Amino acid sequence: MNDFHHDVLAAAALVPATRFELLPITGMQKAAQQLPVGALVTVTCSPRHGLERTLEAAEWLVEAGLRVVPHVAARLVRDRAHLEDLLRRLVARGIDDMFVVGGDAQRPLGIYPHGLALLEDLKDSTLRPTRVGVPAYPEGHHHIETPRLQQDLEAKAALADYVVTQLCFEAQPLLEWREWQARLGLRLPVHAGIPGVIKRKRLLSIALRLGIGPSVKSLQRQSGKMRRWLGPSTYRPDALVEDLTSALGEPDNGFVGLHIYTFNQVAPTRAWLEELETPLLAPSPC
Ligand SMILES: NC(=O)C1=CN([C@@H]2O[C@H](COP(=O)(O)OP(=O)(O)OC[C@H]3O[C@@H](n4cnc5c(N)ncnc54)[C@H](O)[C@@H]3O)[C@@H](O)[C@H]2O)C=CC1
Ligand SMILES: Nc1nc(=O)c2c([nH]1)NC[C@@H]1CN(c3ccc(C(=O)N[C@@H](CCC(=O)O)C(=O)O)cc3)CN21
Repeated sequence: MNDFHHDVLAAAALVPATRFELLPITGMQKAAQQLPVGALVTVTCSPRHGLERTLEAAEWLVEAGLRVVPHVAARLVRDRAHLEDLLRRLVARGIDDMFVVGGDAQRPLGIYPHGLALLEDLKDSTLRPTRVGVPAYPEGHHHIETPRLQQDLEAKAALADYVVTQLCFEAQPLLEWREWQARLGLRLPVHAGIPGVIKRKRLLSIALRLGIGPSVKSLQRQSGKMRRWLGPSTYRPDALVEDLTSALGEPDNGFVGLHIYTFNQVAPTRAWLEELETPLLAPSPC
């Protein structure tokens, strides 16, 4: 078990409360323009579109006045020189936060088979961003065994600054996982990953494609025959956020904020946030 090297409150203060995840595909620019200047966005990285697409999108988003966190997939980075090159590129744009994922590529392109290997090289780099985030999976992962994920998370915790949870549709698994991690000694700030406002059909197909865990069943139930006629065709995370409320803003054993998977559907998500009583849209001091 790793001890954590961070003062929790100090680390939490560095992490803005609400993050918006964007996909670097058609529609991203329009989506970004629907956010307030200074909002924090993260940009995904897929084997299909490659690292370059993510970096170009990140650069465009900085120009558009947003605070940007690119996802860097370890399996798409060739070697140390490639890593240093991309870090230099981030420094040049004033990007000081990155999210390190293993990446869904079947085989690593180079020397980094998983996120941990990249984090280890980052540790020694003078170009390391101030903040580095890593993912976690409250409902497990469809290809990776839970003990392995846990072991890696514990090793990563000493090398990272914050954690973001995988897309989840129910509060209970998130809260239980958070409690479990706190008991195991996780001291990093954690962002709760939630879907934004999005067509239920699209959300369901993405969740099934990504192999998102048991809480997708609740989405399926809601998308069932009855709901098709009686319920809204658009998913809104109201119930989820309501159930998470008591844990939000709790750096020790709760969540420092939300990470909203927007799938580039920003306008309805923003409207929803503006209707909430809790000012989740306002960036926290950092
Ligand atoms: N593209 C993106 O923006 C995002 C992608 N993800 C995806 O979630 C998955 C996990 O990523 P990380 O948590 O960073 O994991 P990771 O790459 O750090 O791997 C965790 C552990 O699982 C093993 N592992 C990785 N892929 C595996 C596979 N397909 N089968 C069996 N074992 C495997 C690794 O060797 C390592 O020990 C990846 O597929 C990642 O791409 C998660 C969040 C965002
Ligand atoms: N395992 C895993 N891989 C990921 O890439 C990932 C996660 N989990 N969890 C959270 C988010 C969700 N991600 C997503 C979600 C949807 C698309 C997506 O719709 N991509 C398509 C558009 C639809 C299509 O034509 O297939 C694309 O063109 O990239 C991509 C990444 C990225 N993140």
